[in-house]
Amino acid sequence: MYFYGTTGVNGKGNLEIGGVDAVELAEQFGTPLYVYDVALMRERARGFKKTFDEQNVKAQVAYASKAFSTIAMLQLAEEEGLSLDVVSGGELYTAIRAGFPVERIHFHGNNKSREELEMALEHKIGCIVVDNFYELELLKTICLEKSETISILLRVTPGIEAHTHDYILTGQEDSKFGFDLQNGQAEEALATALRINNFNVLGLHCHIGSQIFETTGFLLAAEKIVGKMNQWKDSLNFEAKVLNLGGGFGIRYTSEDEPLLPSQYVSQIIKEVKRLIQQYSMEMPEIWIEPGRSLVGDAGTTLYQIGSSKEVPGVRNYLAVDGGMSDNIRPALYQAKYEAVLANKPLAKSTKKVSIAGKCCESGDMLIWDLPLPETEEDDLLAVFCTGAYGYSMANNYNRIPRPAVVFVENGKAALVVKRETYEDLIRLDLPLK
Ligand SMILES: Cc1ncc(COP(=O)(O)O)c(C=O)c1O
Ligand SMILES: N[C@@H](CCCC[NH3+])C(=O)O
Repeated sequence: MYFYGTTGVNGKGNLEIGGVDAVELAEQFGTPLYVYDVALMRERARGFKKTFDEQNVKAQVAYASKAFSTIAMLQLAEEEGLSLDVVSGGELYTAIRAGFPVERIHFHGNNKSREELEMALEHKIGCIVVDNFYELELLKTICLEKSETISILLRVTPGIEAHTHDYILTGQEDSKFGFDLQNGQAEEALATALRINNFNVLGLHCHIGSQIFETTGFLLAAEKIVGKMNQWKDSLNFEAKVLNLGGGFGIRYTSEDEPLLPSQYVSQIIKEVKRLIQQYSMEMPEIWIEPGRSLVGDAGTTLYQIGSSKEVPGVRNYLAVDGGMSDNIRPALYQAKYEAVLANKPLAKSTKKVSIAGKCCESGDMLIWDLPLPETEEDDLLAVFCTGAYGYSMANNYNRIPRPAVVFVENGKAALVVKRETYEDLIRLDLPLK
């Protein structure tokens, strides 16, 4: 079994994360429970930042908070010197309430509302990543009304097909995001933005997709964008100060995945950007990146209590847990795969294959197909690894299932950072018929 970060097996033969016994965590905080290995999140953050620092490249590593946005998480990101990418008023609000330095917040999104843009201006955030012509006009109008100026990046779609699941591809030509780089829209948008005195145009942004294992896509995107930047130096008298290559760095969910280390992604990106700017005799721009999954994904483990089982002779054995698509919708949405062990006997030899079902009223509510496991008994706990990204953040209340609690573990200590929802929370916003 491959264990991540501080995860291992303790003297009692139980799974241990951050020096804390997983069985004790389940007893203390209940299940399902999201457990985060804080040391591993710090290690990942430092892995991205260190390479830029070592090579003296001006950079911002912005945590894409959509992967897991809570007050404690954003405070950890701030402690590690990260910047922050938010994509909605709600994510921005969480950042403000976490006390995140506003100048390091970047606001994304393909349909930001007037209220969201006003909120961003009011809080004087670092920059807005403008996605489309509608937003360019709306932001201009608001800036003029309020006599405000704002730094912006333009999001472009470079026409790169990254090798990943279709639903998490974003850099290809046929995408809802950004100004197309090839067909002249990006140039038109830039020319328009440069005419607006209230905008400080910092540079260009792209994001080619998610869960990407090679650097080729990032390097190609850099090549296409820097090539255009070179043209726009002459045609628009514009020199970009920032090249933002987005996030999407892959992580290891199962033995089928072979990601690079943060330092490997970063050093190859730096090398390529340096080569390009030398080729075009340009000034080195700041390089910004936006990792989400790769900062928090493999640091998260979900603990479940095992419940009912069903044997379909000759076909499959089902084993149900006390959560499911309500706390991890990724298997249903992307056929995502995970590995898991029994937290109270992680080293026991597997004797069978079982398929892990959730408790939602939906046949597609399956967490893992054909998982090798030892014999299971009542009170066994299942630990599903690598659930730290897009687990809690995409959790929902389908079937009115309360969302689980979140615990951070580090150096033998556990801290509750999100309380478990209660039934009362579920009806908090409901109003009676009369
Ligand atoms: C603009 C942008 N930046 C960053 C990310 C983070 O992606 P990931 O979590 O795959 O690193 C996303 C999500 O895919 C995104 O849309
Ligand atoms: N939510 C997705 C990825 C999309 C990220 C946002 N562009 C996932 O769970 O993998």
